[in-house]
Amino acid sequence: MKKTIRIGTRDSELALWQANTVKNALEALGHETELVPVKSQGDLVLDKPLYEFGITGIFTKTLDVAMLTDTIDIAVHSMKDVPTALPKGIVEAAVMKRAHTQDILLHKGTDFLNGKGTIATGSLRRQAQWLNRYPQHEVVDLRGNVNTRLKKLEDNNWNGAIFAAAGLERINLKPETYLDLDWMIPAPAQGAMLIVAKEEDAFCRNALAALNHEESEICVHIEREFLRTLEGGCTAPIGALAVIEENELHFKGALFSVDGTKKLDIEKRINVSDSKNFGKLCAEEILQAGGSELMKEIKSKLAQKG
Ligand SMILES: NCc1[nH]cc(CCC(=O)O)c1CC(=O)O
Repeated sequence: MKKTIRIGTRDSELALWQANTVKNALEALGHETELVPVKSQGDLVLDKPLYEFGITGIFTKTLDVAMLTDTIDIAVHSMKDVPTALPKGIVEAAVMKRAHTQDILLHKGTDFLNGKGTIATGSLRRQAQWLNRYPQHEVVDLRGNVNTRLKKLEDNNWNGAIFAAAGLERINLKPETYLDLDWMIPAPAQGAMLIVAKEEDAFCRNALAALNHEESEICVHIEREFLRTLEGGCTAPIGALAVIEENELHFKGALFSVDGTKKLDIEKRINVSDSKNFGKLCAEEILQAGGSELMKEIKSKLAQKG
């Protein structure tokens, strides 16, 4: 049976690039497709830090609803924006081959690094890690899609702002000069795209299975399992990165206090074939090493703000 696969996407330039990549890949396999751009809550509200919503999934919810009400068949997401628990009836259908995982700093000169400075980011994870490394600096909030954030950086006298390299590369906006933040642990699943489908939709799930990149899938699953085990549904400053080299999986993960003064991290290598549950095991080590306490502290701190 032939059917047109309706691809739901947010309508930012980055989201459209990602959805078009999936569209092209499906068409290359002989499928008929149609793009359906949908506005998400996360894109509409620009005046509040994201964590103040107190919910996860602000970017994905609208598309989940569109899928469950049968306006679209599948949805393409930046995987790091997708909550670790999907709504009932929606499943992960494919993880695309991952792009760059790193965060980078766009700046107007780097002299400030050794003195005072102001950095903009809307991410608690980036804020905490920046302050952990540069306690003398100030971090201000920066919201909006990538294009909006670039414009705000231009219009304000901040020293710099932090972006995912993958996001800028995809829309051809990575400038010539930037600072590679190789010490900063990325968000779980940063640089990866996830395609979701309805659990019952065998046709789409089948079509999408051909797009899955297994190595990327193994890595992001371990990172998200680390996140899920630590967070318990709250947006805490958590970073995780798994990389496969030969048959070895190299994992780095960390939990920070919001102000960056506390850091609990872990770094381990394991054979890929033994890596089942590895994200959970690493998270449990962090929880036992003071992570449970720190998570309580973070939750009460965020509850005060919200
Ligand atoms: N939070 C927004 C978001 N979601 C995905 C990306 C970029 C692509 C990716 O990291 O996978 C970005 C922009 C950024 O973090 O700078």
